[in-house]
Amino acid sequence: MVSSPNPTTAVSAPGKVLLAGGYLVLDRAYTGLVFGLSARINVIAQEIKTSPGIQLSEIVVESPQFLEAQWRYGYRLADGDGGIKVTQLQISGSHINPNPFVETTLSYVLSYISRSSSRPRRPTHTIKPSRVLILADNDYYSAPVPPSLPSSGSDTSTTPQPPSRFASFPVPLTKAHKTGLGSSAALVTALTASLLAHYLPREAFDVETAAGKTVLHNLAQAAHCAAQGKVGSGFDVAAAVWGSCLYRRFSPSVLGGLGEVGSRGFGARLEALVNDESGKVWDTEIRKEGVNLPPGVAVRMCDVDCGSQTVGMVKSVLKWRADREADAKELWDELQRRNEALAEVLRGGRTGEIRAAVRGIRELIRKMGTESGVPIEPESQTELLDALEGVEGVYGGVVPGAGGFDALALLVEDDKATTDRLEEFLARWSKEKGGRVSLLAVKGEMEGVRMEWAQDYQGWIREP
Ligand SMILES: Nc1ncnc2c1ncn2[C@@H]1O[C@H](COP(=O)(O)OP(=O)(O)OP(=O)(O)O)[C@@H](O)[C@H]1O
Ligand SMILES: C[C@@](O)(CCOP(=O)(O)O)CC(=O)O
Repeated sequence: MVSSPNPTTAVSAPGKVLLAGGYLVLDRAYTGLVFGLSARINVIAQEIKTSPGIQLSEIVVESPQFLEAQWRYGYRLADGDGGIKVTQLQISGSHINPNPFVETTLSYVLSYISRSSSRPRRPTHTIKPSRVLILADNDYYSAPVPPSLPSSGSDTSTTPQPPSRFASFPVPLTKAHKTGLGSSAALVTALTASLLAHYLPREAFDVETAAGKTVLHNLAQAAHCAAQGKVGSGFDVAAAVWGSCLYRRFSPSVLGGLGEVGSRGFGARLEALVNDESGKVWDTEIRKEGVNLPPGVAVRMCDVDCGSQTVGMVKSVLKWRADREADAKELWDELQRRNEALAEVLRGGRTGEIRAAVRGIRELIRKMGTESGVPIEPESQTELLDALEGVEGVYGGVVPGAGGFDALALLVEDDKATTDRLEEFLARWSKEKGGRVSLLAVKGEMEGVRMEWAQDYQGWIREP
């Protein structure tokens, strides 16, 4: 029986920013300079105690910061070693409100657990029920509108409260405004780790070890790709597991033969893929030592709330690359050299060279954008990034990841005076240009997934 050797397990995984290597990192010939972020998704898994003789097959997942954010799932072993099929259950009186990232992750992780925990290895289905709580650090979503200030001094009922560690957003998750920090990858990774730690004994899974992180990465990457319905570069899941790193993607063919949950033999295929005992299936390369920041320098993020996002950017850039193979190769190769040079400057603590290195990268990103007809660094962002270089303490900044209108990543001096100057500058800029550009509290950090103390979430978790 898959009982819960660890009745309450708490895990957190960081968000991401791809500082350099957008588009290039989709191809294994190139790498991405990835930073993990201090904004984390926290997941706490707890056993549900049932009365003797009663057997429940139910997992309840909650995201109490949002409205209508409870999902209940039943689960059963599919015929022919098809893995664990998960079905969302209706909550009385409300409509079914799907969460594909949670649902797919549950079926992948439970399928893996049901095999790992049976000796001799054969699929079983005796996984005990559990309750899962998801708590996202505030920077993943644009701030909720603050409560209005009291009109007279006597009424204290509307006095603004100090910000909560986990803010409440008065909307369902589908209406929340994401800031692009990779919530789905951090969620899938933290959910996978918390369930593995909850159901498996420490000898079988320990997230603090290199082997544990590799298993977690392989399983979370497979689940995230299935939930997304596409195979991206996977840098976001890698950042959630390992934190800041130089990332070379896995070959997309790694996931090619897995098939769908429910298909005959899925359980055995998933287990073999995740455990990768030969070490030859996954060709992901992670270089933690490849990324560092000079002392006193921070990666900061700006949320540019202009409400527009260009769809199909990746498709258009890749089409241009396929059509203009030779030109694109020259550009990709030179950009890779400049991206590596920036990593080297940061690693070597050469703060005086950051600005030139960043400018060199931006020049080629703009070229990529102009030639492919995709607004990777749109003019409005060029104007803002150039102006930001005039703020004391700012070394430079880029449009991270796929680029576009909605975010900036900056390299800045890590002190309060620089933060104050930046906030003041961005407030003025927003007023003059219309729109809202804000500095997020989040910073780049090195550490990836980690176990947390359940007591730190007191007030949020229920007594078992
Ligand atoms: N707090 C949460 N609770 C439950 N599910 C969440 C939570 N945050 C994100 N998700 C899941 O992740 C999905 C958002 O994933 P999506 O890939 O669209 O955003 P993202 O990963 O934040 O984006 P980006 O890659 O641009 O940073 C949600 O629809 C939901 O399924
Ligand atoms: C364009 C791409 O290289 C980066 C996308 O990054 P982001 O989601 O914009 O942070 C796509 C990918 O790596 O999957």
